[in-house]
Amino acid sequence: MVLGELGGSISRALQQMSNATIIDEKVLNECLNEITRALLQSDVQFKLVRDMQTNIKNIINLDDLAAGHNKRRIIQQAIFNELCKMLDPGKPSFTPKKGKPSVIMFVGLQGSGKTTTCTKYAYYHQKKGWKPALVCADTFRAGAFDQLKQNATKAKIPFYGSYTESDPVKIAVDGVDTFKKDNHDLIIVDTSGRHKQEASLFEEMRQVAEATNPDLIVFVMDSSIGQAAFDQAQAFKKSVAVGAVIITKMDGHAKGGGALSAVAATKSPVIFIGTGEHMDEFEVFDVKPFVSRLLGMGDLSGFMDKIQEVVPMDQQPELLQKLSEGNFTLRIMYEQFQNILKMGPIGQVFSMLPGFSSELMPKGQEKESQAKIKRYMTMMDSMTNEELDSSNPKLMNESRIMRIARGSGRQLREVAEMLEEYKRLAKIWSKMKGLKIPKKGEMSALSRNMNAQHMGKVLPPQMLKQIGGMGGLQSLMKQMGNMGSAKDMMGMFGGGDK
Ligand SMILES: Nc1nc2c(ncn2[C@@H]2O[C@H](COP(=O)(O)OP(=O)(O)OP(=O)(O)O)[C@@H](O)[C@H]2O)c(=O)[nH]1
Repeated sequence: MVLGELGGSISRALQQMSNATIIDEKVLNECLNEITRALLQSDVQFKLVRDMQTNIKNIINLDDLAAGHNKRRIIQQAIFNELCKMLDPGKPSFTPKKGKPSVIMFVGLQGSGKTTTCTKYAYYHQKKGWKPALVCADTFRAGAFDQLKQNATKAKIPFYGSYTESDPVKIAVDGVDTFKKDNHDLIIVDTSGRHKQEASLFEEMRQVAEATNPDLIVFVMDSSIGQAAFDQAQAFKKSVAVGAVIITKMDGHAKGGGALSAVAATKSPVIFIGTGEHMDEFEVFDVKPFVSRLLGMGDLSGFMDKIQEVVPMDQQPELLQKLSEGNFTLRIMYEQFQNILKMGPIGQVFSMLPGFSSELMPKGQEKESQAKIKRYMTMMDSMTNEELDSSNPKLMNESRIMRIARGSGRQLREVAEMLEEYKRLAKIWSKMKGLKIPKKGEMSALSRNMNAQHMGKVLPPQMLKQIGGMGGLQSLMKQMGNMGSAKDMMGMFGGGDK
């Protein structure tokens, strides 16, 4: 069962339970059985699921829940807590520090996505101002070095490897030494993967670990491996000191349950997930937002981050304010559509909200989705200000719909479809009501950071270097804090934001 379906099944089980007039032992058991089935189908290990069920039953004492208590919420919260507990081993992984050399070794089975993930990890940190470097200690698979070289070159990340040396330990040690001398602060060692858990693979891995003494060993696991996840992760943990997990291929037909199992087996947190083949399809993994999404509760923290990334900065405070008021008007929808068309990746933003992207922008149908959005916008162009600014769906009566259809040269049913879409989105956005928005001062500090990040991307590299890199740019902008907007500053630097 893929992740989205798992979330759907769990939400449905909870919904069915709350539809029952009285929530008694039998109803609760049915609900838990349904959730158990869904988790098992998502490849969460049997023992973990059973333990979770027992824990929840121990926590929830239905007799103690006086009438008037929202039982569904209490049960949902208990499930949420248990799933978070499964994914949170209780201690964070080693966190490398910028400017201080750290060696990170990647291990995993062949084809798990290790080499790709090494580059993604390096690229992610490089964008944040680190000086990463890649070492290819995979001498087993012909072509592994070429693959790493190609990825690294594309991302402009220094790499080390050899076509002639056959001893992975020697390559790893030489590579790490070279990059330490060159003051790289993140030295990433890619190791060999094999078809299955062979003794020789583990022995080689142990030797590389012993010789390079990594600060962190990351276990890379393909999310689609199914029930084997637990045993596989445990086998790696037994051989080397795995300290963190990265789950790959969470796009497509990912079975998210493996992630839960891998954490339990390695007692290490998932730190990132891979969501595609491209370099930037890589996300920091946070337990609570992940579980929220799984339970269909929406991921507010992730949503806020994405808003900051994607929505133009000058529109952020206003958008957040509107969100917190719970008023989703057609004009907001129009403005967000404009952002979608301008910025592209908004599908990611909206996927933070349950049910949003899959319906409006199904994966793989981006072109069709864009055309649909453009069509919706043409129809909205024929609306009056009153219509655009109202959040009352009843305002849109038949004669207004007919007028909009005529004005935009579209069919009545198309206008109706657009309004349905609006209603659906409005319902989801209404969940944002009461959202805590950053205070004014906090927002401008946030904006300064955003400005620096944004400007870091658009400034010519030479100029950025002269200012002292991202750090220098940030402090410069802090000093200039009150001078004006990003646009004014761009003007000063001779650049422009269109
Ligand atoms: N869809 C998707 N594909 C991925 C992801 N990560 C890696 N891949 C693909 O998975 C395949 C295997 O990835 P590699 O990086 O070569 O795997 P590896 O574990 O290094 O393999 P060995 O070096 O043989 O051990 C490649 O086609 C990658 O593009 C991901 O997050 N999503």
